[in-house]
Amino acid sequence: MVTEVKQYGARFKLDYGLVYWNSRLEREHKRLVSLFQGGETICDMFAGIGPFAIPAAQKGCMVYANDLNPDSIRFLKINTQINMAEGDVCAYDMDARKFISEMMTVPLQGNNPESCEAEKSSEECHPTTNRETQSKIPAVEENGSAENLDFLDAFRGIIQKKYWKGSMPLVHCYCFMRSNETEELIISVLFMDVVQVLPFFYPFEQSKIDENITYINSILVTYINTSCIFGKEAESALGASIQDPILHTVTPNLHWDVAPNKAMFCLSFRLPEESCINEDAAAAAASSL
Ligand SMILES: C[S@@+](CC[C@H](N)C(=O)[O-])C[C@H]1O[C@@H](n2cnc3c(N)ncnc32)[C@H](O)[C@@H]1O
Repeated sequence: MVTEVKQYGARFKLDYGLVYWNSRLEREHKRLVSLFQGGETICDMFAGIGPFAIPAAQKGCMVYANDLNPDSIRFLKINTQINMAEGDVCAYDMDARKFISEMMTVPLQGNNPESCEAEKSSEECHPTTNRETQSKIPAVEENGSAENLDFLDAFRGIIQKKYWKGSMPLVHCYCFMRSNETEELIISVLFMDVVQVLPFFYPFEQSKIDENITYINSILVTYINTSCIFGKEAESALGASIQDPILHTVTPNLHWDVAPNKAMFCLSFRLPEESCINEDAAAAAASSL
């Protein structure tokens, strides 16, 4: 079960018994990474052993890569080493919701500089060490996934628009479509989730809070979930629109063997500006209570 595979020049060690790996996704890994520009910051919520994270780092991106499975992170670290991408991949081993929430915590907020400095040193990214959150997170299921969770709601409440500059980040979200579902349905469901969760992003490395500030450019949501299809209920809840979504077909037919009877898609969209909470408006609303 322990082996080494190659994808577009990078080497990946893995144990098939412990981690997720699908060689048939090579073309998709390559396609998505080709969209990234050197110097961008990429946040990979479900990184596995690094098929997006490592090539992105090799391309000059700063990558924050997370996976709940400690074995995935162990191999991710091995793979960053053998591909000489160590300095550009920060590995985290926690639930994706917690990961994105911690990453987006407003630096310095509510802390005095001294306590913040202390927190910073203990929370700083160490590519060779995990954050000590393992005991606080739900156990990963045997197959390395946790069914029936919709991770787009992880963006709920992590907001403060005044800290964000530049374009909103792109989200690349993978999903399956069964033969009785339509592209429009997937888009409407996912958009509803995004609109409802009021996503907001800021630089999450406290050490980068200066004029050279780094903002997240892309977030990968590669947890694959079929249960996010709620049909008309979802469409009726849609309260805002997302501009220019792209639904890329990863597997062109329903018999392709990534998953039987399901086609796989990558939905890419930029988080809408209006999904951010304007802090001043929020403060005004709070003071009027
Ligand atoms: C379909 S695999 C994709 C891995 C990688 N992106 C790839 O393309 O090979 C999904 C990954 O999500 C991880 N995962 C499952 N539930 C998670 C959670 N709640 N938080 C973080 N990672 C999770 C699994 O361990 C697995 O590695």
